[in-house]
Amino acid sequence: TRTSRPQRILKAVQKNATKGDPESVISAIDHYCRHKEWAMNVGDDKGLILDSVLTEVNPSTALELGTYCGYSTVRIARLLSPGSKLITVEFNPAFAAVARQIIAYAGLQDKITLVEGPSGDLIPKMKERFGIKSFDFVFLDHWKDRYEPDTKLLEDCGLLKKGTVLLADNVICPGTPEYLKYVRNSPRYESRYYKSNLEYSKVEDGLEKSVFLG
Ligand SMILES: O=C(NC/C=C/[C@H]1O[C@@H](Sc2ccncc2)[C@H](O)[C@@H]1O)c1cc([N+](=O)[O-])cc(O)c1O
Ligand SMILES: [Mg+2]
Repeated sequence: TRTSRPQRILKAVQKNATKGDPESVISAIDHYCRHKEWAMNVGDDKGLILDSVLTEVNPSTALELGTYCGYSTVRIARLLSPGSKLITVEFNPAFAAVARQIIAYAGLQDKITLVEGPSGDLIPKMKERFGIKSFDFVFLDHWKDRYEPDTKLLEDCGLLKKGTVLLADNVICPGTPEYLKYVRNSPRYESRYYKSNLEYSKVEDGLEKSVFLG
């Protein structure tokens, strides 16, 4: 096929959503991915859990690892209070290019900084590049074998503080066994599993919420 799946998702947003209306962008992507072609967005079921955790935390500074098309980026940014910021890290330039257009279509570009490159290289540069002291909220949704090393890296770089909330997608499907073992056994985290289902499917999946205890 000539176009990529992210490009087809962007087209569906441009066709079916209203410019400047994040809710319509979210609905357009969910409708396309449920009825036309599956894509690895956190989706509407797990999205409701993401929304509720975000509303509870109300972060001033948030980090997302793994932008993909920007679905969860828009979901997170639409709930941020004025003046709050979301940094999202994406490795694949083609995905980043689509995400930038979807973020702009939702009108949320002022709240979001999309950084291109691998999380392992970018996390140690967060303080100096973006003047970040620490993150209040981190959404992990990138390569599943990067969740555990990147969490340790965030700790070592002093980017987590007492009360920082980590929310990890796909802890059941595809699964993040090393990460789960780490946050559930470490005395430095208080973890809880939110049971749900894989996006646009009946397969079980869920989110793990882990509070950093300092
Ligand atoms: O594989 C999954 N996600 C990997 C996501 C990866 C995303 O993050 C970067 S990688 C990167 C690397 C380093 N730093 C930043 C980004 C990729 O370019 C992609 O945009 C996945 C798979 C399923 N599934 O059912 O198969 C369901 C899901 O919800 C998933 O999230
Ligand atoms: Mg995911």
